[in-house]
Amino acid sequence: MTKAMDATAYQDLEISSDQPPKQLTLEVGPMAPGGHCIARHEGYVIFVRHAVPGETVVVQLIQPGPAGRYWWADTIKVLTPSEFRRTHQWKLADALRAHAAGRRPIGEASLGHVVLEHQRRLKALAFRSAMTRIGEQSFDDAEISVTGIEADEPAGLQWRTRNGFLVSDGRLAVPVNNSTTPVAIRNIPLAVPQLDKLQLWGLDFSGAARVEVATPVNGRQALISIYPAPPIAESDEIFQAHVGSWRQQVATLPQHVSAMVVTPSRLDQRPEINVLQGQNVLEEHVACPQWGTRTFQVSGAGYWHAHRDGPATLVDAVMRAADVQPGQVIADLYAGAGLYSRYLAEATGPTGAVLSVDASPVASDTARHNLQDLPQVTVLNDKVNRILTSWLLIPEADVTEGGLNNRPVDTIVVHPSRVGIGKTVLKAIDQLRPDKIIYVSGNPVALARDTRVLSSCGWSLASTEAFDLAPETQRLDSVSVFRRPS
Ligand SMILES: C[S@@+](CC[C@H](N)C(=O)[O-])C[C@H]1O[C@@H](n2cnc3c(N)ncnc32)[C@H](O)[C@@H]1O
Repeated sequence: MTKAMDATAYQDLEISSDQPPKQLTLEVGPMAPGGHCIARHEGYVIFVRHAVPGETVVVQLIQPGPAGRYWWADTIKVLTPSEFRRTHQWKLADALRAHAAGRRPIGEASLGHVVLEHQRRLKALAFRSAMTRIGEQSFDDAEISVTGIEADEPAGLQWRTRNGFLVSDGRLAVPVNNSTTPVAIRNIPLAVPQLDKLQLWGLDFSGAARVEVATPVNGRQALISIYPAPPIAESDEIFQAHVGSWRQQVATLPQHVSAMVVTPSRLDQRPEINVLQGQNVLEEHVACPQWGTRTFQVSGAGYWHAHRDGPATLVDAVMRAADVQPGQVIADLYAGAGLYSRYLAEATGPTGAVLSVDASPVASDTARHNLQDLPQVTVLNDKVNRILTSWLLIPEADVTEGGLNNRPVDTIVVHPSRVGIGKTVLKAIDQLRPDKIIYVSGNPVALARDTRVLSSCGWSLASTEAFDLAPETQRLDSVSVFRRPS
């Protein structure tokens, strides 16, 4: 049995908050969905980073988890290496080299020490474990495999078109693992080469809390979004002074690079945007061999996929799962810029209907732009729970008035953020009685929690496809189909 770790438990490990971290030799077990291997020491659970299941490693305890029930630890030495271990491709993220140099690794590329094929095996096992333990599903060994993107072989680098940074002494930085301490960097091996070409590393972003850089692989466009640190946004005079200095910095970049300052707001509010150079939107081309190539306008302040081939991969999986018939009514919930809505609407045709729902005003603005030529689409800007409540209360009303024109919804596509959907919204989806639910997920644990709720409402998991759209990291994307028993 695993003991709960309280203050006395720390004494058992011979450490306390005012003692230096202790080193332990551990044999590590399976990998959890977060990318840490699970190990045990005298009944306590230790989540070990940068190990491979089956290895014996020396770890350094880093910090206790919430309520002190477990510990986080970094691998600092490998005593019996796995056959699947390789030298980490990103020195700053390599726990072994970091600790040898007397520093902590950055929190990126947590699986960079594992060969790519085995990363995918470990992700499949972690997915299955979450869906079994939390989702209460049962799987055969063969049922879950993770499909990678061919262009990522064999290194798993240069795929990320969306990169976020902290700022340290004005320079772009990333946080140390399990911490907010920033470390300035001069390249991101996971990023598409377009990022490095911008050479942003020498620019001064002083006054920014974070900076996000979007570098689509098609065309030469790039968009830098600067989020001011809270004290700066509070005083107009200081804010304007910083806007002036950021404008001078980005003026040194080529004209095809856009830049803007975004004052953060709640998801359902429109953020204040000051364009410094160029524009506040980008174009992304999505090329699906079976479903066609389409162009999407994407806001720098709205969601878009990080992997350059993520949109095409997920559209293909959603379209195969949806098997749309002309005239069907489809709800695309958490629809962002309307990526799935576009392909679903083309398939259902003018006699069908697609309801494209997102809470973010900037996402809905771009969705309206991207879907303007498809009269069968209605873009609805509100939280999913409010939209569903309205559909259930006044189904007879027009779609623009909060209803469904009395038409039943055939298929519901959901793609929530990493927190998942939750019971209230899932129960409302269930009450709409669609034939199937297609669930796109970037977080197996949240998917597993939601799967358990859907099962309790009588839905069964018909199929799951898993995709490695974030090599070198613990992240796993999946598309699952739920059906109501007939
Ligand atoms: C993971 S993104 C998916 C976007 C889109 N399906 C795509 O593939 O490009 C999740 C989206 O959910 C939206 N969102 C988050 N919480 C929401 C809520 N409660 N109601 C409606 N939309 C929400 C976000 O604005 C974001 O656009």
